[in-house]
Amino acid sequence: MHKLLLKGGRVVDPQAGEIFAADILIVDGRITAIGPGLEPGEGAVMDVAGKLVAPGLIDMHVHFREPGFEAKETIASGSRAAARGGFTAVACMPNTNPVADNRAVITYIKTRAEEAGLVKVYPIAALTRGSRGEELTEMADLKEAGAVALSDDGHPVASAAVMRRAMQYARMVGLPVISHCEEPTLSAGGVMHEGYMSTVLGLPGIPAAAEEIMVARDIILSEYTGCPLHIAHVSTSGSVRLIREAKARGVPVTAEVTPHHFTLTDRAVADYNTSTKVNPPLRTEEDVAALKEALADGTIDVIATDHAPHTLEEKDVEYQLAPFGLVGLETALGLVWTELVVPGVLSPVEAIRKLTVNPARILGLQEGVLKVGADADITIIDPELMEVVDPATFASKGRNTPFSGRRLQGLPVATIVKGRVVYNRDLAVIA
Ligand SMILES: NC(=O)N[C@@H](CC(=O)O)C(=O)O
Ligand SMILES: [Zn+2]
Ligand SMILES: [Zn+2]
Repeated sequence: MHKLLLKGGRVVDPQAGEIFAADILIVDGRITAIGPGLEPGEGAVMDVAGKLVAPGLIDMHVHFREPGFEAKETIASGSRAAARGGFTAVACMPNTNPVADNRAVITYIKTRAEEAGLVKVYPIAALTRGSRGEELTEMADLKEAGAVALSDDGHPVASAAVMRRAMQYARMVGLPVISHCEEPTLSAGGVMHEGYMSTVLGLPGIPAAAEEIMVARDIILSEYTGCPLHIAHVSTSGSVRLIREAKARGVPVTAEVTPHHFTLTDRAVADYNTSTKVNPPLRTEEDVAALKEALADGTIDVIATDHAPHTLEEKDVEYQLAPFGLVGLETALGLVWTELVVPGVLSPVEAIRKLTVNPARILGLQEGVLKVGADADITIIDPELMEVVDPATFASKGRNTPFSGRRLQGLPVATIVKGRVVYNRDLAVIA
C-alpha cells in the first residue's frame, strides 16, 4: 500500500467556491480522506503548510508536436513542462505530422503519454482529414479511440458548409467542437494585430474582424445545430461581445483565453522579438481590458495556454518569417496569479475554477475536483512565492516565451498525478 498525507494546507474547492484548512490522505493513487488532523499511519507526509492545495490543473489547449515535429517538443518533454507548470492533465491539438485525424495517431499519442508516465494527456482529434477543411474525419471511431474533442486548430475551417456538417456529426457522436476562429482571406499575409502599432512598425496586420467574423459564424452554426462549441484563444473585445450575447440566449458556447492575451498588447511587438508572434496576435489595451472583464463575469470559462513550442532556429529569423506560437505551460499559473488574482480581477477560487472544473466539464472529464474516491491529481501552489522567468530552466524544448525576465508571483511548487509526485520544487517529504 502506498500512502501520502498532504499536511497543513488550505484546500481549494472550486465547485463549492471555498478554501478551507484540511489535510488530504492519498492511498494507492486515490484520495481517501479530506479533513483536519489526519494521520498518515505508516505512510509519507508532505508538509504543505502555507500552501494552497488545488485540484490538478488542466490545460485544454497544448501542442506537443509528436508525431512529426519532435525537435520542437515531444510528448515526454511536453509532459515534463506540464508537470513543472502545475498541470496534471492536458489536451493536445491534432496539428502533428501525420495529423491526428485517425485512430492510429490517437492511439500512438496515448501510448507515448503512458510511456512518459507523468501527466494525463487527452488527445483532441482533427475535425477534417488532414485539417484541410474538406472531408470530415471518422468521428465515432476517433471518440472510441480516446479523442475528447474535435478541432482543426492551427487552421481555420474556411467553409461554413463543412463546419455545419462537422457540428451536426460531432453533436451526434457527443464530442465538442473547438474552433480556431480565423477568416483566412482577411488574415492572409498578416503577422501581427492590424492597427496603430502595425502601421508604425510597417508590418502586415491581422484585423480583429478576421477572428470576429468566424466567432459569429460558428455561434450561429452552434445555435442551428445544437452542437457544443468551444472558442479557442479568444483575443478581441468584439469576440467577447459576441460570446456574451450568445451565452445570454442559451447557445451552447464556451470560450478560453490564454495568459499572453490577457497580459500583453501589440506594443510588445515593438522590439521585433519573434516570441511575441502568435496566432491570434497580441491585441490592444482595450481588448485586454475586455478579456479581463469577460473572465470576471464568466463569459470566458477557461484559461488555456495554447503552448506552441518552436525551435530556436525557426524563431531566430526576421519577424515576418517566424512561425506563430509561444510556450505557455511553465509561466501560466504565475501569470494567472500575477495578472489576475493579485490585482483582484479573479478570486483565487475563480481562477482555479477556470483551470480545473470548467475545462473538465467542457471535455467531459471526470476530474477537476478534490473528492474522496477520485484520482489524487493535485497541484500545490505557493501564492506568495516570486520568481523571475528564466527560459533556460524550462523543461519544455521550446524557449520561445515573451515573458523572459518578468517577475511572477504565485507559482506551482508540487504536482501530484494519481498520488505520484511528478514535480516537487522544494517541499519536504518525510517518509
Ligand atoms: N497559436 C499559434 O500561434 N500557433 C499554434 C497554432 C494555433 O494554435 O492556432 C501552433 O501550432 O504553433
Ligand atoms: Zn489556434
Ligand atoms: Zn493552438
